[in-house]
Amino acid sequence: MTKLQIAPSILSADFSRLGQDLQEAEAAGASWVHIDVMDGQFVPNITIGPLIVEAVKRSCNLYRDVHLMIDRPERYIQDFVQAGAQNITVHAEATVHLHRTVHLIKELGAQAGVALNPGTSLEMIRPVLPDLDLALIMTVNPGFGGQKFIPASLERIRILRGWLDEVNPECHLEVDGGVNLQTVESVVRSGANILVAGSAVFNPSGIGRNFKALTEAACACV
Ligand SMILES: O=C(CO)[C@@H](O)[C@H](O)COP(=O)(O)O
Ligand SMILES: [Fe+2]
Repeated sequence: MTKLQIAPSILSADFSRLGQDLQEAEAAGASWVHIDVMDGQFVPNITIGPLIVEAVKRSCNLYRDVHLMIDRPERYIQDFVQAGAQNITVHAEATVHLHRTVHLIKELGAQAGVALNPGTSLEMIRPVLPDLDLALIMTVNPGFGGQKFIPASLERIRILRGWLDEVNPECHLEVDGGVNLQTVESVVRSGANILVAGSAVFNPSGIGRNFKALTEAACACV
């Protein structure tokens, strides 16, 4: 199995001290950071753009995993790669030419991911699985942090893990939304290896402490 990682999502971070928060996560052992880009079209919320990706790059050494929740993401991939995105994940629902978009990401030098909303058929991602570095199962409807994990996602993770084992075993299987100490075990047991966590990491209990507790809980069940 590919390496298990908690990827802190900066959506729940304090943007007035983003650099310090990320350094705290890194000191606690994090190696990924998840950056949520929303356009107010594909999802009902607007967040950040390439400038923040560039700021994250300057403030820490975390692997920059950029989740584009934007319509027609092909228009902005070059900007995000130039800003320092190392993985770019696009939504299958947001681009008509998914195969072309995946290959554009790779040609521009980043790793390529594809995400599926909870209501989207898994079949939509199947034709591009051999080309991917990461497949993302959304475990909430995208747009906001702090939502409740959708239990039906577990079966979807299991099925996708089975497909990946056949055609692309090195591909990461990421889950995003509602991952916390109560849900982490079930997503790992179902076959996910990159676990995005926003509100469960960036909260008053302390970033380092939260990160370590989630990592321990995740690793305890493999
Ligand atoms: O992409 C998204 C939300 O659309 C996520 O990456 C959130 O940031 C996850 O937040 P939590 O559910 O972990 O609080
Ligand atoms: Fe995300």
